[in-house]
Amino acid sequence: MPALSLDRPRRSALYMPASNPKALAKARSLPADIIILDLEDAVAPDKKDEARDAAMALLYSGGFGDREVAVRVNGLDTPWGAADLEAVALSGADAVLVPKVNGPQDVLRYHEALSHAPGDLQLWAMIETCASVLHLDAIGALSKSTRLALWVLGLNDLAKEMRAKPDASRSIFHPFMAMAVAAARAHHISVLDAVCNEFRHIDAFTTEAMQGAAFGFDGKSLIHPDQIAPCNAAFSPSAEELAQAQAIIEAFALPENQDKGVIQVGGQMVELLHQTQAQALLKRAKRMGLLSGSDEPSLMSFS
Ligand SMILES: CC(C)(COP(=O)(O)OP(=O)(O)OC[C@H]1O[C@@H](n2cnc3c(N)ncnc32)[C@H](O)[C@@H]1OP(=O)(O)O)[C@@H](O)C(=O)NCCC(=O)NCCSC(=O)C[C@H](O)C(=O)O
Ligand SMILES: [Mg+2]
Repeated sequence: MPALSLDRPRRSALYMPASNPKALAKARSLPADIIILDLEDAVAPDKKDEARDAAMALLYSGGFGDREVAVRVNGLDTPWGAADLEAVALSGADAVLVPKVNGPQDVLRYHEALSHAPGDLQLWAMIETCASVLHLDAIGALSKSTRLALWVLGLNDLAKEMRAKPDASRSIFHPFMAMAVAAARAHHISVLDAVCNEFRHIDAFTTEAMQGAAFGFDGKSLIHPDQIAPCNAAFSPSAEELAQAQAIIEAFALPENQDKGVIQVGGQMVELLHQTQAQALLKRAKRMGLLSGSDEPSLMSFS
């Protein structure tokens, strides 16, 4: 199975329709943590073969730096799915993102179809059908025995299937968002929030991205380059959060607190679990390049 890569920053995942050469030309320069080359819903049926060829040519030429590159394939039950999987398996992509899985049996089917792919190719799944949200635990449990390493919420498809009419608050989806994060954490996989279709309204996007970060998502899927910077900011620890984490670690390190399980920091109760949380936050911040690599993190670069 692919090595766990939970620690790597996965704040922003930009979809690029593989049928759009102007978009693909930006894959090596845009500051997204993940690029998703889309062969599925962003590509018209008569452009599917052309788009697959363009995605493969891009992948073969490499040069993506630290970015992870995934390819969203068409479903195995479509005329293009098998050829897409076959091509991506040998392309050097970091991950195959599979759409519209309904339950563990679908994930197993994709996993088996990738049996000849290199060991480090990850399987990522869209959670965007009603059946999939009802089977989150069973799907997540496959992370132990398959390539499954991440899932992405697809709220456009979910709204369509539910016949829901979501508003900007996304309150209709809150139970599913919380369950998607909890199930991902329980099974040690990464979890990305859904796209925001309002790509011309960056304030609305920023509010939604901050909501996703508050739910605990690792990052958010995106449809436009203008969404990348606010997304990276929303899913990075703030200067205040970093300072608070450092204060907690320093407080527990004081001689008088060595044998304590609970102390106060800045007028708030802090337990050992908060120390663990603070250490994890600083580790994530280092991976994002927000702190120096020394043992004693400096906030200089963030202020
Ligand atoms: C939404 C868009 C169709 C808007 O396109 P456009 O009107 O061309 O935008 P701009 O004029 O502002 O574009 C400016 C330049 O930026 C490039 N661009 C635009 N989008 C992208 C992108 N995603 N990646 C890279 N580059 C991009 C344009 O080409 C312009 O370049 P230039 O001319 O050189 O200046 C468009 O943004 C778009 O197609 N977005 C992606 C749509 C997509 O991939 N959809 C599928 C994924 S979403 C989904 O399926 C969710 C899920 O499954 C669910 O169910 O919810
Ligand atoms: Mg979808």
